[in-house]
Amino acid sequence: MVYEFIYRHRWLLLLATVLSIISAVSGIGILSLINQEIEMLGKGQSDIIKGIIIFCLSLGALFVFGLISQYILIRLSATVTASLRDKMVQRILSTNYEQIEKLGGHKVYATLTGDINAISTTLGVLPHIVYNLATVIFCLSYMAYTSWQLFLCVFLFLGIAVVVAQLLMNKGMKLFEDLRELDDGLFKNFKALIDGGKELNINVNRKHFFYHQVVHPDINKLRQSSIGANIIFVILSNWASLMLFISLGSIVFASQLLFTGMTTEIIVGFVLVVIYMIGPLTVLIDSYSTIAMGFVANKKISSLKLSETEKALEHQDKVAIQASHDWMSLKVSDLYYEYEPQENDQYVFGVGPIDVSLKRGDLIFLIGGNGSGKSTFAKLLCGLYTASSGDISIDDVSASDAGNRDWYRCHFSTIFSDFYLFDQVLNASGCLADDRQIVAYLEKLRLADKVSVDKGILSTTSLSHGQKKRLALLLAYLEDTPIYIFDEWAADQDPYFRNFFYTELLPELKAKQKTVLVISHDEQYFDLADRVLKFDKGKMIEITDHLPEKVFVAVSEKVKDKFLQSSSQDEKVSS
Ligand SMILES: Nc1ncnc2c1ncn2[C@@H]1O[C@H](COP(=O)(O)OP(=O)(O)OP(=O)(O)O)[C@@H](O)[C@H]1O
Repeated sequence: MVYEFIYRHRWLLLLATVLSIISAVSGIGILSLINQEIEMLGKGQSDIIKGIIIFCLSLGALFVFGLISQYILIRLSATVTASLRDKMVQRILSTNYEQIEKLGGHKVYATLTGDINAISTTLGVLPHIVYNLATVIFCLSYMAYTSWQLFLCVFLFLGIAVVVAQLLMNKGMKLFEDLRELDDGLFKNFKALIDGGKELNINVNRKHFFYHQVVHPDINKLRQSSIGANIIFVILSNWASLMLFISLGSIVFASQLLFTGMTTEIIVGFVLVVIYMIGPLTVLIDSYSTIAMGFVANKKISSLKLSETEKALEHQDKVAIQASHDWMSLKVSDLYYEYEPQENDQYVFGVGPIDVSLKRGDLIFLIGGNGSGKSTFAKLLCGLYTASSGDISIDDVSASDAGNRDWYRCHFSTIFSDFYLFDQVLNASGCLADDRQIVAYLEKLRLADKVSVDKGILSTTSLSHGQKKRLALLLAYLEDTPIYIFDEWAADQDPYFRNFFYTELLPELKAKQKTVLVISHDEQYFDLADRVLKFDKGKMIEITDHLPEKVFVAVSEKVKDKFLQSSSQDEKVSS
């Protein structure tokens, strides 16, 4: 990613570098002019007018070119940071949910905040590096031109300095990588600090344990690693200064011991150049830690295995993908999925192999004990997870084909138990929904006194969990997709809304020829389903015809009539 940005902004980077070199040369020019003027002053040969003109021009160049160069760099740094953030958001949006789930939110947060800043800081120091590197190369060339014997002498010490510095840098880089890993752990703790606020506040023992045994040791470990990593760069900086002074000494002593015929002018010139090089070399060495952090950040971003393309968003810019509303069959063939084994845990849970064919307009209940694989299957079915083997297709169009995936997924609206509630209500075309329609549903879901709407945006989502779920239902309803998946939606509803969900909403969706998959433990409603699929240890069996004796169904007669009516209409349609 870093190389791509350097390449994309190469001309601006080059321009900023050239301008800062001109500005720096103007500064050196001013110093040299003042030096000359002082010299001339003693001899009484000073051309004051010429001196003032050159002084003003150099001053102007120093100020204007320096300012323009800094302006370009500030703009570039802000642009690069913005485009890095933008690109990261697009990459995250284009990455499979499964991969983001595997990574964990804390790692993604750490990248969005820390790594992007590290990369943009690195890019910000690049022009200074180029400028100072050019100065060092210029100084070395000048030394080689003046006396190759003394140059070899200096070069020998500089060479040793560079080799040792490289070893230190490698060590420093490794320590920065370790530091970055610890950062991920710290972000995980920060997330727990906020997400687990209730549990930590209610239980003072947990609060103490969390602070003393979890967060504090991690912060300390980070502190120690940070000292270790930064000390390497301090050693590096001091080592470089030491070698420069050894070079200076070598010039003075080698010229007396080995090159006795050498003039004082050459020796003094060499010493001056080495002293002049101290500044640029210090900048180069000091910027190495910034570069190291940029590289570590870039490596970290690559290791997240985020999508490289922003394909999903390209579509959004054009026309909203339209689902097929008159599909006839959704076929699941030999589908198998296995979670990746976790660290320190050899147990691997798998779902399948599953073969099932679903029809449009079916109301299907997915049942089974906790951890039997219902939600995993639901995530596979709607395309959030990619199957390890097997296939899913709608009317023989395979969802496994990468080109069909977005199209396939847009057939589904889902409410999983860990749903997120957006405050923008979208319609089937992906635009903000009509306020009148939203208000009608708000009233139906008895939320109109809590939530209002303005141009498709809900006034609030700060509601009770059950109310939030009702609002999520409203959002799903207005998306008007052909297939709905509700994962234990009714689990935390009051009896009225639980009944409303099973006996009014589901039959209403069925009447609209929607296919609805309901993950449920509410046995009393199982006989409303067209099909009941039972999960046990990842295997699925159909038990529609083997349901236990009729259980009590709290369905009002009016609603039941309505439901039966819609069922008979469906039968007519299908016949
Ligand atoms: N993110 C995950 N990473 C690894 N394994 C997971 C993950 N989510 C679920 N599992 C494994 O899959 C099993 C089935 O989980 P799943 O959520 O599908 O169960 P479920 O039938 O929906 O249960 P419940 O009724 O409790 O919601 C779990 O027991 C666990 O072993």
